[in-house]
Amino acid sequence: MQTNSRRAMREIEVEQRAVSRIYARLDALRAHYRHQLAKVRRQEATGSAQARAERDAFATHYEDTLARLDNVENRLVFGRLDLADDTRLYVGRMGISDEDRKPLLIDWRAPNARPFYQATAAHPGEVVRRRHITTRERTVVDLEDDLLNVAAAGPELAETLTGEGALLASLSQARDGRMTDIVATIQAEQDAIIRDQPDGILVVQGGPGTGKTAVALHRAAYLLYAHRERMEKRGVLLVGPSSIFLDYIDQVLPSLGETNVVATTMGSLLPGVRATEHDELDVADVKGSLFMSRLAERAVRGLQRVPEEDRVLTIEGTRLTLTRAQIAEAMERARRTGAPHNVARVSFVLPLLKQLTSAYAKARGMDEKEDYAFLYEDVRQARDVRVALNLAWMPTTPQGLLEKLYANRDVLAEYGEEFDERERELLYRGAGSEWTIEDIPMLDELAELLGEHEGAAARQERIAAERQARADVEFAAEAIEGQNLGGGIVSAEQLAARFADRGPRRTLAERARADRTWAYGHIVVDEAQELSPMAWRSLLRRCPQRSITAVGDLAQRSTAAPASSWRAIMGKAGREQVRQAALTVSYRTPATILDTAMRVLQAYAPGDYIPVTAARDAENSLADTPGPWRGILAEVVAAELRHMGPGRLAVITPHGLREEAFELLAPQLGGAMTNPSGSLLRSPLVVMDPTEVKGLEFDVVVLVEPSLIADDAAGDIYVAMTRPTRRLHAVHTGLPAGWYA
Ligand SMILES: Nc1ncnc2c1ncn2[C@@H]1O[C@H](COP(=O)(O)OP(=O)(O)OP(=O)(O)O)[C@@H](O)[C@H]1O
Repeated sequence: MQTNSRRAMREIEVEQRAVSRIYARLDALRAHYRHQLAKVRRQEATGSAQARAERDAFATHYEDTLARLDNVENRLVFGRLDLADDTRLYVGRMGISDEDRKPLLIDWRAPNARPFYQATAAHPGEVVRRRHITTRERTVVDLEDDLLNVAAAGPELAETLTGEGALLASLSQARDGRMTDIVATIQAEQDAIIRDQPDGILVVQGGPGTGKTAVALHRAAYLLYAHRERMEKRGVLLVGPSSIFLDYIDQVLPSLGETNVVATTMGSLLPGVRATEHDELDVADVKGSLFMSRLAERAVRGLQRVPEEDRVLTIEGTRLTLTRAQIAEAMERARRTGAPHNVARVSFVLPLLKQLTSAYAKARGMDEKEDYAFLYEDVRQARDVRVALNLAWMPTTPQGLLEKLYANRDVLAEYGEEFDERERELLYRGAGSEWTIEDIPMLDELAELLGEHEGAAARQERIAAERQARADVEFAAEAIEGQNLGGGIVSAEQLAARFADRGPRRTLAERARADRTWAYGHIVVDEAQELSPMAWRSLLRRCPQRSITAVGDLAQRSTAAPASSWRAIMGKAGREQVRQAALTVSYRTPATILDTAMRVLQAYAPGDYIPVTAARDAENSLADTPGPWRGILAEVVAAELRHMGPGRLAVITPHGLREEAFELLAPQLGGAMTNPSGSLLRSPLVVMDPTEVKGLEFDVVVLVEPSLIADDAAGDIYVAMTRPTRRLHAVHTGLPAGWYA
């Protein structure tokens, strides 16, 4: 024992020296970039516009690099690999080399770091030993070795195994309301998904707590590293279930040194519209169906109408006839351009204005050629002309069109022939209602069919901006040549993007977010089981290259009946090349709770689910207090808070009872509900319903009337029961079926 711990101390000293050397190099790199930045900033603010743009571009590049170097401070080094040929590799958050370019630390995403996650005793490859290094600030506090090839390692090494498993240690930590990265303890089945090739659609099915979110985020970081050229130019889109969830995960990617990720919810996917509320399940079902895209097509087509009769127009007192044939012909030609409705309108309007100008000149006995501009303006501005052209080809916005469509039962019936009367009634809503999250894919569909509703001035501006952007890229390519900036540090497009931000500087993520037509390099979707076929269409549109990772759990779907297969709920995406993978070990929920949750799920929605095994169990993890919840909730919560120690507790109620539960707990526990940072997640106590807790986790969960939740949706009770990392306590007048074995 004595020798053992002395040896362990010696090993810790060895690692401390290695770790300190790496931090020293990190400090030196920081100092170097800080110096470069200061130098660039000192340069004269005069010179040509191009010289200034160039200087700004370098400054931004140095700032980005410095931010990356600052972000990796914590747990910079977490592993060591000893290989059979005596090579020793340190694995960490980023690659760092010494002055002679000799690697000191390899990035966890680099190919030679892979054995750190994949090697096993059965398949050790070249690995003799894998060492987990735990640091606090810059001090090594613990080591843990996996000896994968004992014969090669020699007998004395077997004595250096130390400490509790790094994984179990990290799993049993109290939660602070922020997800952290798992780079130090990624498991082999997770690693295989993280490093999978980028192309096509990868769907990952995994039970609660199997690390789907963690894997999705690490995959985004991996792709940005391994395919930087492609991903950095186009960025990565991350779609999560709610803004609370995005808040929960927002530290993970920056801590992995990645910032070119646009995180959003379906409700915020479309620039300029923000929806936060869901529709009821039956309404959501209709709005998510692919028939909505037909409805959209017909509604847009309905804006293009040949009138019943020829139209007589008065222009400055002169009467002219615009015939149905003229309109029909112009319409046909405009449609043939294939452009979206608002854009094609120009092709419809211009020839008609020309024809009318000729007729107008003739009627007034004027010389068409000589007075064309003046005559044309008369025609273009005439009220009758504007009305006639608009009636035939009405420009509009997605919001304007959808509002009219939903508010008119006759129009719904005319365009929505695939829907029955009940379904059309579910779509009907009065004008002026708020948009829901389920409306977003339809608005997006309409935006695609309608195109920009831009005036002539805006169009000129856009064309000029596009021309400027092309010139910027050319110039940036030259600058890179001239400054010898190549080597993958910065691409012409990146540099050009920085020149282009002549106003306040905007990052790639900000520009992508504001642009509906942005094509991303990769899309990551979390809680993908909630996406409707219409929502999938919106996502596919944003990734024409088809590089998508979707993670989710069919069993956690918020519907009465869980879906039978991924393909069945993915609409058009399901008919494309879809690769499937599974995660089967839950790292969150203790075995006792997980088994109970699975039994309840089977009782309410019997099915053939992929089994999930818990990585650990916790003592005393399941409790229940019978009785009317209003009388006992406050007391139960108070007792649980007392026992919990540091950590976070969630009260999860059926949807309709949340407000009441909140009111009820507020007077006694008001202090605990607020917190200085103002973030809901940092609060030690929250009250939420099952849809709000999707993807989140808490140390303790107090569940109010679980059978009411289960009656609503089997997926919801499964979600609610699997949130705790330590303890689940039900307050009830009757437990749901299956609770006890
Ligand atoms: N390899 C790992 N090492 C350490 N912790 C892990 C690992 N994998 C997952 N975890 C932890 O397990 C918990 C659950 O992970 P995560 O939220 O990613 O699961 P999930 O599958 O998305 O869950 P849900 O289905 O409930 O949304 C998190 O606290 C995460 O940090």
